[in-house]
Amino acid sequence: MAAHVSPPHLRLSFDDLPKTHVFTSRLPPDPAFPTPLESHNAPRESLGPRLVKGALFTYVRPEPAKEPELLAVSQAALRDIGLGEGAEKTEEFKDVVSGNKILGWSGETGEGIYPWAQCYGGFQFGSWAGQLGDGRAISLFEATNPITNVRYEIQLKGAGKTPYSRFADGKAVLRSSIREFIVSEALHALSIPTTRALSLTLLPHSKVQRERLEPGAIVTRFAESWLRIGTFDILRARGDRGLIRKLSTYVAENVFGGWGNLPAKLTADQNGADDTTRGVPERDIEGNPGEEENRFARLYREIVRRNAKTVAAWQAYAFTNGVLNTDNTSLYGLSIDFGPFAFLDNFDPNYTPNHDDHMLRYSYRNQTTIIWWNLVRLGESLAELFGAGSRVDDEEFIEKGVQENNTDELIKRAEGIISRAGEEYKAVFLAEYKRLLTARLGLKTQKHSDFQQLFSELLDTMSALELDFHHFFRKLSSVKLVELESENGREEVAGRFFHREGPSGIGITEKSARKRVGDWLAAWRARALEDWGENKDSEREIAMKAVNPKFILRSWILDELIQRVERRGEREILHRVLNMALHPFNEEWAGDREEEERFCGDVPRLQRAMQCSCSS
Ligand SMILES: Nc1ncnc2c1ncn2[C@@H]1O[C@H](COP(=O)(O)OP(=O)(O)OP(=O)(O)O)[C@@H](O)[C@H]1O
Repeated sequence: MAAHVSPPHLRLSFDDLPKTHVFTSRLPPDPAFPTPLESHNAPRESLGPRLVKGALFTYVRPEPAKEPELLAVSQAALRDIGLGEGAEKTEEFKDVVSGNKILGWSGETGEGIYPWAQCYGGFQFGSWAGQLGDGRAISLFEATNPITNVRYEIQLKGAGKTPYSRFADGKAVLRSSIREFIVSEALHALSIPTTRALSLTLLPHSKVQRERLEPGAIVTRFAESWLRIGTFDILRARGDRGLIRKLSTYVAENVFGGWGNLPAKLTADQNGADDTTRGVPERDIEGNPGEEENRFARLYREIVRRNAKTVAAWQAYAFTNGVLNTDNTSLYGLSIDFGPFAFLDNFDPNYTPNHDDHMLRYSYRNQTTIIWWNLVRLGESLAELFGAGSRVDDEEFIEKGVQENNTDELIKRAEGIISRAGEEYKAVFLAEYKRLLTARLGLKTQKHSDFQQLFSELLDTMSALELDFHHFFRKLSSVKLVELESENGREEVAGRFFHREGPSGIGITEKSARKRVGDWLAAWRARALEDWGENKDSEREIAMKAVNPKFILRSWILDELIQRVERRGEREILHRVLNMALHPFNEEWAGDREEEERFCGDVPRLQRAMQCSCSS
């Protein structure tokens, strides 16, 4: 068999990729270790937990790992970073992803790219938690894919203590690492913005104490940016105005590619959902007196818009993060930090995967509201900058900030910007949510009545009848419209959406359930006919199956996977599940057919809506 050769434009080694460290060269380092050499020459113990002020990161190297075992690599991730198939087979790759090799730095000259951990804070469950930071994550370098030109920050999670480890050990257990590794790639395959995972490495000599003694592991992950709302929170809590300005400028210029890429102020008749105009020159002030928006307002609105789209995708694919603290809310609008996350099984809006979230703060239903709550915290951090309006670049303002004689005006302007951003958040969320649900229902157009008659009614029905959310959409894809012509036909088809044991739910009988789903199918059929016309079932099925996954990375599958890898020493199963997660719309995967059907079939009754703790 011919060996698989990577296309020439993909590189076979990290060393061949264009690498940078823009983050560390643009933002201030921990004053205790201002250069890589000073950090490198310090005993590793001296890089332990403490408060780090006036800085956004500390240079810190990963702890060496003894006999690491590379368990899995995502080929999609490899490609997206700019590496070709086979790159993962080298010793260099294994050394880098296990933290044993620092690429691009010379210990002799002290020049080059040295690893770092970020400083951030956060509001956790609604309360200020103080300094957090990368307590077990260490970034290695930024690599730019030579074809797409997308730059990613490559990071290890579980590679040892940093100044931000607080009372913890800097490690990650295999269980949570498997979960993060696969879900990152699963979300990406569903086109949900997310941080990504390149590889999973087992540390056979690392035993980590959690609820029990567990094996340690490292996930090598990457993202366009690892900055979080919590990064601004800590600066605001410390009153560090200078750094807030510097970080904002960094985000606009180096994360979003320039001030000109940010959204222009909305006109009065725009509802905010349409893609806004961009390209406003950096120093331009937009809007009438009192409502002036400077470049920092545009930056805020960009972050708001990105997060609105991401939450919309979570809601449309029934994904729950489980711990939406501000340190887990990305400035780039990515899904980030995968602790007790889950995809819903049955549609239950009150579901939270987080065993410890008794108030349901982070339940599925609350995600949209909570992300807005987090974005208001960000608004408060940026308020002085966007509240200053046209004075934002005056020397006096830069030096002294708000003065008594202009406080009221500044606050009023800032409040107006946050409030309008809230409207924009709602509009962008709704537009994206409707777009996704419209596609999932196989419709080509949107009608005003769809929201109530199709979306809401479907979700209410699923919830009342305790139907499986994901199976509903996939199964709907292959329903033929002719099957739905008569009431009898519709009630017959309705049975396909029930669990094996039949419909459940308070006060529900088999008959009432069939009637309710049948009625919904009648409304859906009418809309599908309107959009497609007669005899277009096959085309509609193809379109629907391209957006309605057959495979969803459910909690029970992850549990089985973890058991088999950790307890039974299996390895191949990891590759099979990863492959399914990377190609969720396939009909089959050329793996173990029986296993595939089991993973895609009815969720075992006692394993639905599982929860897990935050321990990781
Ligand atoms: N075992 C650990 N050792 C050191 N710090 C930890 C550990 N577990 C969590 N932390 C830190 O506690 C804070 C909150 O933890 P959380 O579980 O939300 O994040 P995480 O999963 O470690 O990180 P990330 O958000 O980067 O995925 C973070 O600052 C994190 O770095």
